[in-house]
Amino acid sequence: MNAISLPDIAVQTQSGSLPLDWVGMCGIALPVRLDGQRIRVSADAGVSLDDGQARGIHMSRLYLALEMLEEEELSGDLMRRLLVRFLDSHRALSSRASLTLRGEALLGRAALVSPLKGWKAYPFEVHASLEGERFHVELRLELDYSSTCPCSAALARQLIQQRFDDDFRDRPLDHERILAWLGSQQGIVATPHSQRSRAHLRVRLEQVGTIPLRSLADLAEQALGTPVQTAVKRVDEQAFALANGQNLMFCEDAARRLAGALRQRSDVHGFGVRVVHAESLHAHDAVAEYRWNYSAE
Ligand SMILES: Nc1nc2c(ncn2[C@@H]2O[C@H](COP(=O)(O)OP(=O)(O)OP(=O)(O)O)[C@@H](O)[C@H]2O)c(=O)[nH]1
Repeated sequence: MNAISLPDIAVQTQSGSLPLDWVGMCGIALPVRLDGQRIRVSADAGVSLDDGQARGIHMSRLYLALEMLEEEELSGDLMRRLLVRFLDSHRALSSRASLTLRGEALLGRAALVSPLKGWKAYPFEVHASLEGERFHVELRLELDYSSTCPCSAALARQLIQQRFDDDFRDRPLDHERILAWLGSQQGIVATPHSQRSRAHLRVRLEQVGTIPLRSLADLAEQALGTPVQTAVKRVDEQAFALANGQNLMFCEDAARRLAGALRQRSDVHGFGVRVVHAESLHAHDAVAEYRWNYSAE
């Protein structure tokens, strides 16, 4: 068969000159290794097109370079080498490269009391960019927790006090009767509202080591105190009720706790926190944000 030369449109020049900020591919399905697991991610990979007369970039070169991610544990160093390869394959065309990986990590979580365990999914995004010597890695992570409204808890306690006053004002305080009253719905007349809440963390990483997804999730859940559970028996549910009762929080409290915990980490040089309490009192959410050394892109 005769060799036929295939037309290569990308190397054509175009009339006029207009550089482009970013050109690449979005939504590429890929396996990566993260926290020892093989995870399916969706990747956005691209470069700037600085040469305003060049018709296009070479998509296939970016795509093929992504195979570097398959076997090695995901790290800042690996992403940096990959972005260097993006730029090496686009000499004279591009000066900036970026890669975003989106996926869901599964982490095993033990029950509060019983010997059971289960899995929790943590949506994450790792974003890396390179321009000259400027290399940035950012980890974005979402996690769910329970928050009980402190105001609602105080109002509920007041109703219980009032009911106690009504029921026992003219009676002798009998231990058995009070014990039964405390265990009844007529006694404990009100409960505070609580909600499933979500923390969105955006963390700029200092080092180029492995991506600290697990340790960040652990830190955030510890700071929040009442992460949502996996396997739950009644004994676990009771422990969860106690944990919530001792961990009342507004969205402002949750944002401050996360901020305090993240400020302690030496591998974090900037972060943004957004917490969303999907209120059961309202049809709208209560939201708080905090940024440290971080400007949202
Ligand atoms: N630049 C560009 N390429 C596109 C686009 N949509 C599809 N492609 C295709 O991506 C394919 C790969 O492009 P290249 O990397 O230039 O392929 P190639 O010329 O065989 O590879 P090299 O020899 O390394 O340049 C081509 O077949 C393009 O048609 C687009 O919007 N822009």
